[in-house]
Amino acid sequence: METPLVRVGIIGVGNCARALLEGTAHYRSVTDLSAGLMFPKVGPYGAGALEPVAAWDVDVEKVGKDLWTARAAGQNLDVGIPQADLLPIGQDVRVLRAPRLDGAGVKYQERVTVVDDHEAGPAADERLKTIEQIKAAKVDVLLNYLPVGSQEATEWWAGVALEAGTAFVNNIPVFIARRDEWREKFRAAGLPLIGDDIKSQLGATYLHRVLVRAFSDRGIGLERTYQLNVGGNMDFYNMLEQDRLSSKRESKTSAVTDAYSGKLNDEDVHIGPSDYVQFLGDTKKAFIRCEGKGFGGAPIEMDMQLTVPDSPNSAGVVIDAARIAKLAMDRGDTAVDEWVSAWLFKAPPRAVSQESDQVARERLTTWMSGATTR
Ligand SMILES: O=P(O)(O)OC[C@H]1O[C@@H](O)[C@H](O)[C@@H](O)[C@@H]1O
Repeated sequence: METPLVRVGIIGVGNCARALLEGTAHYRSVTDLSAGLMFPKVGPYGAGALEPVAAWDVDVEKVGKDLWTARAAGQNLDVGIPQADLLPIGQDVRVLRAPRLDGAGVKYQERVTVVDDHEAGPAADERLKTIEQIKAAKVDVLLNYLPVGSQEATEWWAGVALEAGTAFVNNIPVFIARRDEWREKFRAAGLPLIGDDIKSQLGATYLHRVLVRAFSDRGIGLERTYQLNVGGNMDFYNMLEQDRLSSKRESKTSAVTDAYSGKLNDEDVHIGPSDYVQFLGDTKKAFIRCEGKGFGGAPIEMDMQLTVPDSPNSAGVVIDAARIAKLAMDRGDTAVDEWVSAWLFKAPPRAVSQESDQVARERLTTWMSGATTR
């Protein structure tokens, strides 16, 4: 019997895309299909189900190369997935030139040479050409991995996804899935829209939400909290450009404050990317502090430090988002995308972002088990 696949198009072949490709190759070669995964199976789709069929970038080191080669090109780093037993995937996919828009920031261009787009032609032609590329490759799900702060480019790609008839998974911190107008358009087209901004598998945001909820649940008044993040990949380098960060800060901060049932003053919450430390490579470190008052007003303090491989920690989430998007299309039932977004992303639609992660997970697994028992 043929293994069912989810045909994905990758917008931005950076470290997160690398981790997703290598992780998929890993799960295609091992027999233990439970380690490192939240859902070994999503409907009929196993952990090796993602099939890259199209990819776009603007880096001269990547455009024109086959996807497997491009995943390790340019500024991409070793993301910590053992290479020995990996069978290459995406070798027959050539990385296409993406339109430039606002994807490449100042910091990005200090490190990356952007392809010359003198052949690009008028914007309307570019759009049509891209829609044709997506249709020709029979993409089911488009995965947005543009650099932080790419508002215009993300909106462009979301519009293209709608016209080409694919699901859209917005992994980056600009608001699309959170916005009613976009959700309505995707809902009307019967396509899943999932996002915004990856909540890593065991990442800073997930843990911080669990911690502040523990304060709420156990009756401890949270008075002040911070989350400082450092890392050494291109994402952290791009984030040195402060004016690309406003939606990122909003996304990260609301993910945590929405999980706390009490009131927190703005000046008592500090959450965001904090610095670039080159030698950390793809390792990310998060420092989380919560201060509060317990029984009888007695003080409680908590300091936590987390060290994780940044890109695989995001790929472990995207592998689920993409498979669930495809299952929702198979079933013609895209209403689940809000719960997927709440469980897997930092900035889901407001209506669900104040629900606990456990509620979101339960809603999602109930929906998924309905799908698998059909
Ligand atoms: O660990 P978190 O809070 O879930 O964040 C995951 C990732 O989210 C992205 O928005 C950031 O740009 C990354 O730096 C970060 O690692």
